[in-house]
Amino acid sequence: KEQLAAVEKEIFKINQEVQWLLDKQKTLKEKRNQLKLQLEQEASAELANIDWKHTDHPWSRKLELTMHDVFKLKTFRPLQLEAVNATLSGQDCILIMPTGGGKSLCYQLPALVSPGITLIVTPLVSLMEDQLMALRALKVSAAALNAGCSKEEVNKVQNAMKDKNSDLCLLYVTPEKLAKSKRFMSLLEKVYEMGRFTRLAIDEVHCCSQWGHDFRPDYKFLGIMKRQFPKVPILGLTATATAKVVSDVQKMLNIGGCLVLKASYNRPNLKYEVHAKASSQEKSIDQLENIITKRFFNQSGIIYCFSIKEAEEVASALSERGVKALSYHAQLDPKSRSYIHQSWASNETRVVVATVAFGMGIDKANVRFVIHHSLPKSLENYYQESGRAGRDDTPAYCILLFRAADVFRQSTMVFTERTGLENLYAMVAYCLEVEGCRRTTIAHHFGEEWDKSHCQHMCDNCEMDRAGARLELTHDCKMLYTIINHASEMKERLTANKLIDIWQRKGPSKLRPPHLKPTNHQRDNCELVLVFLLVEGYLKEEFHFNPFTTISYINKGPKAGICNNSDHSVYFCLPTRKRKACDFFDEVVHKAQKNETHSPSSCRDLKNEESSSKMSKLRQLKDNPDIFSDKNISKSSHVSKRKKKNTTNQKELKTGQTHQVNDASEKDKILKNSLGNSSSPDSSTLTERVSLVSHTSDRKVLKNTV
Ligand SMILES: Nc1ncnc2c1ncn2[C@@H]1O[C@H](COP(=O)(O)OP(=O)(O)OP(=O)(O)O)[C@@H](O)[C@H]1O
Repeated sequence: KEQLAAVEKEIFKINQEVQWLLDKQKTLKEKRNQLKLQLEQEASAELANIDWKHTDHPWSRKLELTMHDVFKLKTFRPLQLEAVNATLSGQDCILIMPTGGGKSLCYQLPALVSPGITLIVTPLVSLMEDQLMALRALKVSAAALNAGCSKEEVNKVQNAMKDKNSDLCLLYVTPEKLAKSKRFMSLLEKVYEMGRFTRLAIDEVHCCSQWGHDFRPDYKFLGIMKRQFPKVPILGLTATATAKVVSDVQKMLNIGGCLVLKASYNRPNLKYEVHAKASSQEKSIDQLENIITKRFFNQSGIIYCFSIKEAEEVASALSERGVKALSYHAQLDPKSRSYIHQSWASNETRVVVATVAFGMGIDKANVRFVIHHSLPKSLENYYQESGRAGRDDTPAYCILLFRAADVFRQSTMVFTERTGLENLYAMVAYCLEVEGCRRTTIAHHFGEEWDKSHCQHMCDNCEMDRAGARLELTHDCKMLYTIINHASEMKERLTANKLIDIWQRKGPSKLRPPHLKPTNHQRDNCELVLVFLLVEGYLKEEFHFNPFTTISYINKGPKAGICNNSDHSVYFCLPTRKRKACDFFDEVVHKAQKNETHSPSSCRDLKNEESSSKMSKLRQLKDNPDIFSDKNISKSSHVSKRKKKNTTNQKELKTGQTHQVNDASEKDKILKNSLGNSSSPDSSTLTERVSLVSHTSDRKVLKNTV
């Protein structure tokens, strides 16, 4: 027994030592990965320090000629020359450039300048076809291999790949083609041995990463390309990738430490706005009609919807109201798709009401507005979809209609993705932002430093001198926990709707905790508060399946513990009154559309003109509806009403009566607008807060104006 005890003791000691060593090994492994990453980042940074813009390379002269003669372009856009020189130098490179920035030229031009074949991996066949059409119009020899190709076409392309005398220089394939066709891979090896496999371009390269918003399993296969074809430089292209995604892509493609060229995410000609979406589909279509007919009369645009059904309903409702709109989605046959595409491209159809299936490869220059009728699943998606507006560099609008209920439609779809909920909540946080610059939110999301002053009033929050009301939610949060605990005791799960019902003392009485006072918040604000608490981690969604659908239930979130600390408070910034500081943008768009001499050709002109006329425009102070107040929505886009209001305000200014919200009753009105008819003790504190915030901001407006 003694011996056994001694052995046990020794084993215990060894186990402890093993555990200690395992912990140490884990720490060291983490450190090793960190150091590797750091080295790679330093290598990337060193490469980025090289001046890639030189024009004295052996290929520079041919490059210039090809650009002028074949592509009929005069100058490079930012980072194009850098990317072209880097890939022609044999450098692996990831190029991050906004939608419409001109990424295609960065592999098309080198393909014509150097011998051999550039292989382009593209996720969609329609994208390939668009590019092939454009290249053939320029008399460039290009081909595609996809499931739709006939045997003869495949043979012809494969022979051309091996033929030294063939002028085929660009070959488009889907990732599936590489991953699934051993025959094609063996052909590529032959072409490589012949020295004719010159470059690999990977479009939408963020699809390689599981951290990205659009992971495609077949992109994983591309990891072997560097190993199989070490001398072939890789050029990865994307419009959106966070630092984490870039690093993951480098790892996946075995090009760690490669050159990363990143253009600014800022599209200065795009104006970002978030509006409250009306509560019913019919009202939200009124809203769309209002925006399209009053603000974008006869202009071209896209409306993005959540589902095929929604896209079809919205398109037909708009058509009934006289807007030339067609719906576009993945279930349409290729003929219908092509018809819609062409009809829209020729401005016959004004609005395409689409699901996310519409967009990749769309190269229409004069898209003046992109409206999201439903919440996109991530900021990456939003940036990409809204970025289809204003490719001609003249002003265009990106408008998002937000309603908290839409969050749950998306969350039940994306929760299975690795970072689905995280990405969705970042999108929701963008919508909930009432004071901060929207450009700043986008830039920070993509890891870009951004000075809010560069926004130049090109987002609704910067444009308005908006004061948010800081609403303390600590008590509300605890009330919600009480409801959730009570339901849990009754073995019930609560959806967001049910939770709000009980919070408002509606719904089945057995689920209402005794002594629970109903909330004073209006339904819309309850939804907003709930979504805010989700985004902040005070609540969380849990997903369960039934035979027909997935249901999101609300539970206490990871921050539930700290909420009970007496010194912890939860604040939410609700929008109160906002004032439009300058309406110049609307005017410029309107004039550009009418081809008046005043129309700026670029956003730079816009900024210059803006500053010169700022003083006069600032005098046009006007009230603007709360973004989260449905009642005011139709007013917001009603030009004549706004003009009327304008005149009144100008009159007020002349007579020295500024429209300053410094009167307690007015503030109470604002507060009630935002929160419902509140008479709880909490609301008085809130009134004080609103008054403080509004007062400061009004003084700011007044100062500017004077
Ligand atoms: N240097 C340039 N000068 C003028 N126009 C250019 C230049 N480079 C590209 N373009 C034009 O810009 C438009 C957008 O280019 P392209 O389709 O390559 O953008 P992209 O970055 O690939 O966009 P997306 O991410 O939407 O695919 C095209 O019409 C193209 O002809």
